[in-house]
This record gives sequence, C-alpha cells and structure tokens, in this order.
Amino acid sequence: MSMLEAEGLHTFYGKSHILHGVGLEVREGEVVTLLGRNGAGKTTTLRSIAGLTHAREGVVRLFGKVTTDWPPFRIAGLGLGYVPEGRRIFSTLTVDENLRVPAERPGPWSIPRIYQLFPRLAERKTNKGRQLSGGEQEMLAIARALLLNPKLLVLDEPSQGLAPLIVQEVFKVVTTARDEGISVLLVEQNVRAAVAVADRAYVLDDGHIVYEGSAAEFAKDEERVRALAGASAEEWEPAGEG
Ligand SMILES: Nc1ncnc2c1ncn2[C@@H]1O[C@H](COP(=O)(O)OP(=O)(O)OP(=O)(O)O)[C@@H](O)[C@H]1O
Repeated sequence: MSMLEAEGLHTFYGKSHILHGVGLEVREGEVVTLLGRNGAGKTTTLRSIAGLTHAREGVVRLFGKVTTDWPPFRIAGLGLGYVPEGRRIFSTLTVDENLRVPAERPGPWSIPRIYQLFPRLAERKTNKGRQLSGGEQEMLAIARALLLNPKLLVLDEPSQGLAPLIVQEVFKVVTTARDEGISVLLVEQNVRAAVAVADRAYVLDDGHIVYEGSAAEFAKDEERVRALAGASAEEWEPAGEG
C-alpha cells in the first residue's frame, strides 16, 4: 500500500519554477531517501507534500487521499510528521516541556515510550533546548514528531552539521521508527548515511527526478555516489560491530 504518491509536481516560488514534474512514492514500511545537490529542490518537494508550498500542478496523495491543496495542519492530522531543516525546538523550554507541546494523536507513541527508546533524551529531560548538542536537538525534534503518532515521518536533513558518530545515533532513531511500523521519507546531503538506512532512493537534480531505484543498487555505484556526495563522501563510516 502507498503511504505517499506524488505525481507530476510543479512548484513555484513566485515566478521561479522549482519543481518540474516531480514524482515519488513511499510504500508502507519503507524508508525512502531523496538525494540531490544543494538547491536541487529537495526541501521544496517536502514542502509541497506537507502543504507548506502547494504545487501548482500535479497531485499529492497521502494514505489514499488527495491532499495536494490541503493546509499543513490538516495534513499533519492525517498522519504526516514533518521535521523541517534546522531543528526548530523551543530553546528556552526543557526537553520534557518540548515533548509536551504537540497536540496528541492517538497511537502507540507516548512520552514514557520516547524516553525508553531514546535514553539520551531521558538523561537530558530537565535540560533546556539550547543546552543540548546538535544531535540531541535533532533527536528531540524527531521525538516530538513521533508523539503525533504519524504514519509517515518526513525528515529534512537530520544529519546537517553533525559529527559522523552522532549521525549514526540520529539515524538509529530512523531505523527505530521504521521498526515500529512508521514509513520514512528522508532528505539528505549525507548520501552514504542515507543509502545505508534506506530501502529505495530518488535523486533530484534541478527540479527533475534523475534516478529512482533500490538504495543498495545506488550505493554500489561508487561513481554516482561520489559525484553526489562530493567532499563529504569520505566522512561516513558504517557502524561497527557492537
Ligand atoms: N522562499 C523561496 N523563494 C524563492 N526561491 C527559493 C525559496 N526557497 C528556495 N528557493 C530556491 O529554490 C531552489 C530549490 O531550493 P530547495 O531548498 O528546495 O533545495 P534543496 O535541494 O532542499 O537544497 P538545500 O540542500 O540547499 O536545502 C533553490 O534554487 C532555492 O534558491
């Protein structure tokens, strides 16, 4: 079953035509990564899906419903958990207070469950948002989205600015969510980290999808990975044993 189907999206900022017929799909239980260089249109694709910048042409279907022109709150209510770029957590509130902000949607995720699965956040419970490291802030932002009990989690560059070891920790959160039955759409600059967790990959270039296929196949294509990953290509080391 499809969690998300986007077809032929054309999205503009004013007169700037950014997406030129973008199509992608996330099926139930999948982690799908959307890759591409700076400015390729990844964030714009996510904004079109989440209802923040509506596509002028094309269709977004979420959980079988056409949501192309729905406002963001209605899309969130349907089960889309969107974590934008830049970790917008409340810096003057504690971790615990941050987690109490979202309006709950019924489901298996609760604050005790979050603390159980992300002990790092439990340890930091009474720390203010601004006292957290970048990795902890990202985990908190994802945890907050999970409390909405989404069926599809959409993450925009969770690894941005994080050291490799911390990236691995944040990506464990992604696999935990997937293991809990949540589908994930992941936008990343860190190509190697993303293809290591994803089932399928799409590559966006200048508003066009130029690759679509298995993430494992993509990972094998060293030349392609290197071209996309650029300078960060050497940074990612797969998690070692234990
Ligand atoms: N609010 C805006 N108004 C006008 N142009 C914008 C706006 N936001 C983004 N753009 C432009 O749209 C294009 C796509 O941007 P987008 O943020 O979707 O790319 P991206 O692939 O997510 O890149 P990045 O990795 O830098 O976030 C870029 O050329 C960008 O300059």
